[in-house]
Amino acid sequence: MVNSNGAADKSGAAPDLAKAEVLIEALPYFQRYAGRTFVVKYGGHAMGEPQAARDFAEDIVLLKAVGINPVVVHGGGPQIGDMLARLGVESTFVDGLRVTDEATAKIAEMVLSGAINKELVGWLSNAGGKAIGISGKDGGLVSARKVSRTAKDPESLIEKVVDLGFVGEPDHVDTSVIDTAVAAGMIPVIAPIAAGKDGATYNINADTMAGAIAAALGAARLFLLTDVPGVLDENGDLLTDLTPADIALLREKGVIKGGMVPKLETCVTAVNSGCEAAVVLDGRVAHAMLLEFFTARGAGTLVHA
Ligand SMILES: Nc1ncnc2c1ncn2[C@@H]1O[C@H](COP(=O)(O)OP(=O)(O)O)[C@@H](O)[C@H]1O
Ligand SMILES: CC(=O)N[C@@H](CCC(=O)OP(=O)(O)O)C(=O)O
Repeated sequence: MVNSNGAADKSGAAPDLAKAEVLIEALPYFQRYAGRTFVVKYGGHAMGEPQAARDFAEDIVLLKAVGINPVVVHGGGPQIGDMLARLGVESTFVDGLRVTDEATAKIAEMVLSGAINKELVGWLSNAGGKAIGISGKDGGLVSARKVSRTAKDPESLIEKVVDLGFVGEPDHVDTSVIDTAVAAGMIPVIAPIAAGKDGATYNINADTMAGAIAAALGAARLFLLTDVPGVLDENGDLLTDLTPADIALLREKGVIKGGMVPKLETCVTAVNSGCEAAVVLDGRVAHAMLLEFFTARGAGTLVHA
């Protein structure tokens, strides 16, 4: 039998009502969020398998097809690490941030703005989307300021300022380049690199970049796709629901470490600046984002004010 959409069903099976029910379950969400912006951060750890990248691209293109405006911000920490290792350069991290000298900043830009950004644009095009790859430098999207951190000296236990080099954070976001791309039906794909007022290239943690862009766009949702099921407690169990106060407590107890630190800082900033909710999700799970958003069951860790 041939459908009116031109698809041929050769299975002879009875009509599958469950498929229609899934679409109807999603209808109120399509209606409520049409025209709103979702910022989706795709982490370097979630990118591993080509099938995961294909599923991710399909999810993004589906959001666009139902009238939601997805804006993708990507990471690539492990991929930068691989390139640095091939070039014999060592990396150290402070609170999940890569200490970045001038050479490392150049390599980070090459990997993020070059290789990964264009690969993602390719996956989105293959899924039928019209994607445009940019970094914070393009169209004056983000201007960066240098990040400074303090850490306890292990011997004296005195808090000292640590120089992270060319690690930046967004100082100012001008969304006009995103607005122009979205108005032209495109999906912006953003690499976390930006120039400072001093003209230098800054390496920005991708979660931080995504949070700043979500706040500037007044996004309805921020999704952070990573390689764990969500935020885990001290026993490794999933925490499904967190407020900024819960997060402060978990950080004090040392339950949140490494890459999860900037991720949750970002979630808190996003919900405190008007984003309805931020979600930390397992990007390795097929169609994780669609399952989280369009079904009543949810997945990952929801952060809300
Ligand atoms: N409480 C926690 N729950 C889950 N993951 C945690 C927690 N604390 C630290 N992590 C670490 O955070 C990592 C995710 O951050 P990161 O490695 O930067 O991923 P991405 O590349 O996706 O941004 C996890 O793989 C895990 O090792
Ligand atoms: C300053 C800083 O740490 N920048 C990150 C940028 C990439 C990133 O954040 O990638 P993930 O999201 O995959 O971790 C880095 O150099 O690894």
